[in-house]
Amino acid sequence: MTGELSGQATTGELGYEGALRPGSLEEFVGQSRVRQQLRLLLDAATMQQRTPDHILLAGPPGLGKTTLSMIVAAELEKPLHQTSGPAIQHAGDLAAVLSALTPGEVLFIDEIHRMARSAEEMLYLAMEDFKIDIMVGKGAGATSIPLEIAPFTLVGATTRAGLLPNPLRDRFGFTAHLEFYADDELESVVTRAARLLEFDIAAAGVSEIARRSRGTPRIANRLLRRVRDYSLVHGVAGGTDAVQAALALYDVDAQGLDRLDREVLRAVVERFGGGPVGLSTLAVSVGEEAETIESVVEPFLVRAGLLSRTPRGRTVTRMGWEHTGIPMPPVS
Ligand SMILES: Nc1ncnc2c1ncn2[C@@H]1O[C@H](COP(=O)(O)OP(=O)(O)OP(=O)(O)O)[C@@H](O)[C@H]1O
Repeated sequence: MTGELSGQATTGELGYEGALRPGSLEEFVGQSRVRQQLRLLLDAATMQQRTPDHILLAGPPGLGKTTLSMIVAAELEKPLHQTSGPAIQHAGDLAAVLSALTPGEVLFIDEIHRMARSAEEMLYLAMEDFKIDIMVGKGAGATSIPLEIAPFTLVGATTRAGLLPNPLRDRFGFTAHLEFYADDELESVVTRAARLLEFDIAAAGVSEIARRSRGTPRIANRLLRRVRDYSLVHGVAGGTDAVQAALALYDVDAQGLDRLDREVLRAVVERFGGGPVGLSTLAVSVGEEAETIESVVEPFLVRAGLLSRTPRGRTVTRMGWEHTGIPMPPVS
């Protein structure tokens, strides 16, 4: 997604994100069920002085998967090694990471569904027996040398749990499904971030940002920073006026839809009569990656009741038509 206000991280913002990340399960807002589940898993492991089971975090971008992996390491008082599926192109890349782990270390693999197949197989053995097989030589003379590695906890994150092969999914002792945040939870995220940024914002401004954040803390924090910029540059207070003006400038509408969300809705309505239309056709027509549409745009539009997914493709709902302002043709 190209939009500055999308759920995806951009490198330039990571410094800010780091500063706003909650450092413990208690500070982490919302997702109360996941927090309780994680608390139990970590406490039991600590009581038995063993590494906890491997953890899979599934859900759309920006809901706190990276943050939770950091919290897991902090709670266990162990170091965290971070990598991502696309960085693991060969089994050798993974072998290098696994063989350098220290006892009890937490290994975070973001976008784990994008890891190379050959590495996945190495990971199965590592997760189960804390061993890897290193292949030496090629062809008929190739042999595999078993290597013990330190016990570790894998925290995998994915926006597409359905894409993980079953043998990999089955090796996680716990899968946390992160849900979009409710408005009141996002209000807590924004209030906390405003305090850390030392930005004085009125309660009405906080609610307005929360309502327009697509249920996503990363977006809430990003909108807050744009509103803070606006209020600083224009010398106005952080109230609803500043929120409305700043978000209009960045193309975020009253329901929190950004440019790409609106383009997707309009494309289905204008070019495909409201649908159904297949994912790849839709992606081509708006010039975006199918994966971005599927993992970033769609979950939000479906949750907002503007789009529905049917076996035959994506269809814009009545509310979705209303949002585009184009009259819905009568159903024949
Ligand atoms: N529950 C939460 N409470 C407070 N802040 C949160 C929470 N979840 C996320 N955040 C904030 O949102 C930002 C994004 O979170 P994070 O990077 O963990 O998301 P993510 O799900 O890992 O996304 P991605 O998978 O795209 O990396 C962080 O800066 C963090 O401060």
